[in-house]
Amino acid sequence: MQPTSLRLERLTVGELEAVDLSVSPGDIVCLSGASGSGKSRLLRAVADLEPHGGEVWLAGQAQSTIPAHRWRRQVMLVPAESQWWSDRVGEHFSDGVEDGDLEALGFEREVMSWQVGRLSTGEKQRLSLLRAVSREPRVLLLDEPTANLDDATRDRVEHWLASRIESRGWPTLWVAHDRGQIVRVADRHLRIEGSRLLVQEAAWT
Ligand SMILES: Nc1ncnc2c1ncn2[C@@H]1O[C@H](COP(=O)(O)OP(=O)(O)OP(=O)(O)O)[C@@H](O)[C@H]1O
Repeated sequence: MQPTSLRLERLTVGELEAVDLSVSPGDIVCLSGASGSGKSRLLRAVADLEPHGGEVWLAGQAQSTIPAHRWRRQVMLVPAESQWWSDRVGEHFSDGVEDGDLEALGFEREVMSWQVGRLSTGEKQRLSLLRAVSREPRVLLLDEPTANLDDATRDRVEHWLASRIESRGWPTLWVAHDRGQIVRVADRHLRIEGSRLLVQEAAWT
């Protein structure tokens, strides 16, 4: 599928002033801000999971003209806390999964037969990223995707994500607190301060 841009037009949610933002194919825009500043709500509005004002565009498609479930299939949110609805891991991967991706994230294929209940928090986080990516969306919205991982695993997941985003050309919004991570992955860095979304001059500021 042809890579496309994501555009937020006068988007309002919660206390946040209207946001205008374009994200080009393959670009990673990091969002930071204090706890409770509205980062997750902004992602949820872009995914059409929360009432909001304004419009979101994916190429020529307006969010308001598309049924929410179809929009979310293309504009894929990976929340900070993953959701699981069946007993076994493999039942959540109806689109299949590549051995190379499992290996890159530190798993063997056997993980597909595991009970979800035995997964650690970090395993859940890595598998929920893999599940989202395996569905081949057109846009990724990542809410603190490496928050529960040790440094070595974080580096591995970060590298895997960034190269997949680049190769597929997915415009990506990535909520991050870690300055080092923002420096490593961001093409742009926006920070929520009060009710405003401010552009940080350099990705590392
Ligand atoms: N549906 C809702 N209606 C009203 N207020 C909400 C709703 N959902 C969240 N909030 C509030 O909006 C604010 C922003 O929440 P949000 O989850 O976006 O914060 P955040 O920046 O992601 O924080 P954190 O870094 O702690 O995850 C919080 O004060 C939260 O309590």
